[in-house]
Amino acid sequence: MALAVGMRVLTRALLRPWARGLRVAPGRTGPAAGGGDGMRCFGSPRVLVEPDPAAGVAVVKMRNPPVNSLSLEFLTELLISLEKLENDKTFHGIILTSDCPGIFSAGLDLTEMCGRKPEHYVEYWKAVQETWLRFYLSNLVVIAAINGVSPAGGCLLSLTCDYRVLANNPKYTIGLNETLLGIVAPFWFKDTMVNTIGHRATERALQLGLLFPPAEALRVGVVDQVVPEDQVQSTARSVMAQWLAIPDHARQLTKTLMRKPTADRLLTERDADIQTFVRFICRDSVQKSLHAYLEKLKQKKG
Ligand SMILES: CCCCCCCCCCCCC/C=C/C(=O)SCCNC(=O)CCNC(=O)[C@H](O)C(C)(C)COP(=O)(O)OP(=O)(O)OC[C@H]1O[C@@H](n2cnc3c(N)ncnc32)[C@H](O)[C@@H]1OP(=O)(O)O
Repeated sequence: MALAVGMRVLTRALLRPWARGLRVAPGRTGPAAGGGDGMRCFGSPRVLVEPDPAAGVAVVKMRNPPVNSLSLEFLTELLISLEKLENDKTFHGIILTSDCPGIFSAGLDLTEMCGRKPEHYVEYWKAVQETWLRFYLSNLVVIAAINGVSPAGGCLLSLTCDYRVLANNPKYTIGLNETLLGIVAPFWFKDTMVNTIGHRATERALQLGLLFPPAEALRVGVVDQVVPEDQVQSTARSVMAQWLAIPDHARQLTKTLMRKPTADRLLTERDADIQTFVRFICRDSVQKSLHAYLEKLKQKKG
């Protein structure tokens, strides 16, 4: 039932004019990540998929420069790639990583949440919910190879994965920093963090909007492993091999057992959550905070 609702939303998204116009990336012969039988890379303008059919693994590279902000179009492309891989029996695991140097993802696209009409906020929030649900409940093994900074929605995306490998670079901070922008992480962002690092650590991290540098991220448990930058992809591949060695049906059922209660809470409160988001984001004070934050980002350069 829940999945059927999800599929309907995704199908609606796929029917939108800009989604229909998505092209398959010009074929480069893969796999770029080693092994395999030369299946072609595919994807869309903002998502490059490098398949390694021999290993049953695909590397999904986010490439929405400059900062992989999670715009409506980008989220839709990510969902399309995920669905394509899930429907192809060749693949059992994906490695989610970034093609933008030094940035995993800057989180939700602030321009989608600023100065728009309420109808736009509804559409955007549905896509954010759908992305979280689909990645969080994916039957595939999903490993995040975090090769850059990963605030807020970027951190959330990595928290939907089964395992996180972070590059050891002090600039690559990770966390749910929403309060620093004058906004609030929704309950399902919070629940995902609680499921990863526990209640007390989440309470502190969320109230203070903490962005953890690698050593601290590892200590608190936001990530599972910190490795030298040039070993992130190879480590993700060896971890993937360990996870794929487990009988798939048993692993999948266990994942569902662990995650379904958290996902169900959003599934049953989905419409209310959209209304809460729209009411909150339309507040003058919130719009002012977001505009000021975006301005600060732009002025940083000058
Ligand atoms: C009772 C109330 C209950 C409430 C219930 C809750 C209701 C729901 C509330 C709403 C919840 C929303 C949840 C939000 C989640 C988010 O993810 S918000 C986004 C948070 N992200 C950030 O804070 C990161 C911001 N960006 C940066 O810190 C830096 O850009 C960077 C990622 C560290 C990269 O730095 P650098 O390489 O130096 O690049 P920049 O020059 O800073 O940026 C380049 C251009 O990109 C633009 N940009 C950056 N981030 C974003 C973004 N997230 N969205 C859109 N655009 C972004 C930046 O402005 C630059 O633009 P130009 O100047 O035009 O080039």
